[in-house]
Amino acid sequence: MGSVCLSSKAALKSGCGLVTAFVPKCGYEIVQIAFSEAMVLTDENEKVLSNINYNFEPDAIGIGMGIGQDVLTEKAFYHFLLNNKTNLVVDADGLNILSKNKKWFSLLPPKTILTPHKKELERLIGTWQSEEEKLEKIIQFSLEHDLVVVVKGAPTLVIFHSEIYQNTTGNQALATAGSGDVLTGIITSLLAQNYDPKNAAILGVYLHGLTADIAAPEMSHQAFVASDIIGYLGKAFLSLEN
Ligand SMILES: NC(=O)C1=CN([C@@H]2O[C@H](COP(=O)(O)OP(=O)(O)OC[C@H]3O[C@@H](n4cnc5c(N)ncnc54)[C@H](OP(=O)(O)O)[C@@H]3O)[C@@H](O)[C@H]2O)[C@@H](O)CC1
Ligand SMILES: Nc1ncnc2c1ncn2[C@@H]1O[C@H](COP(=O)(O)OP(=O)(O)O)[C@@H](O)[C@H]1O
Ligand SMILES: [Mg+2]
Repeated sequence: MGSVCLSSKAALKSGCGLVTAFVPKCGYEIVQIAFSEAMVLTDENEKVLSNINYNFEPDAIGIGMGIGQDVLTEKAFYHFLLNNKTNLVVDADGLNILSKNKKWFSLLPPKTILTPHKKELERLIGTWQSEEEKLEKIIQFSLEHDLVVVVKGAPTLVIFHSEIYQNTTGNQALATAGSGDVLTGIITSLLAQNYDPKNAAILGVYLHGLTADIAAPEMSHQAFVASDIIGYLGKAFLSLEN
């Protein structure tokens, strides 16, 4: 449930106006207490997502963080993809479920943003023997399914069709639990603010890393945790204006 709290708070602190977290019943109090600015809708199921249903049209959706891979959730994810037309960011177990159902790639809206770390990427596109082969496979994957792929790492790359952007911010302070969940919240928020998916990914990755570059000299790499990324977003946005 922590990943939902982190990505929801990151989204609201990246400039979008409203955030609704959709969680199983067990998550209602947790999210509402952890972050009262978020609104919370619950699934009818106590423990897992079994029916992703809501009666409003969000401007963007981030899905996958903390959703697990229960068979009920896999089915709910499929029905969600069948009906969804909203700009989408897919992370974490959302990526892992897609990897187990590769036919569902065709259900993703155009320019859906995927945010895999190395292992999630391997599950999506298979293994590679060299950096060149990895890039070729991602470019093919992006062209075939019209996807923006955020290849999380050091440095992170954003790949859209045959364009490759290499991020210039960030450091080892980001190697901490939940930092990818925070990144998904930031990118989803920018997408909701009408940034083109490719630019939402590029700016989100840049800001995410910039928080660590600003914070590390003030608080060490070791003591930096995912909530500090969120805490330093303000300084990161302000430094863009210089
Ligand atoms: N506070 C919370 O609520 C948090 C909730 N979270 C949620 O947890 C869920 C699972 O997310 P996850 O990424 O930990 O698990 P998953 O993708 O199954 O990877 C497991 C195995 O993959 C490998 N591996 C992982 N990274 C790698 C890398 N960079 N490079 C290379 N290998 C790598 C590694 O395999 P190993 O090396 O051990 O064989 C590892 O054991 C997900 O929904 C997420 O949102 C987390 O965000 C944390 C905070
Ligand atoms: N040494 C590093 N330098 C820069 N960024 C890093 C480093 N290690 C990890 N990161 C970043 O931290 C994030 C980790 O994401 P992820 O593995 O999804 O974390 P989680 O699932 O725990 O939220 C990615 O954005 C990755 O680029
Ligand atoms: Mg992750």
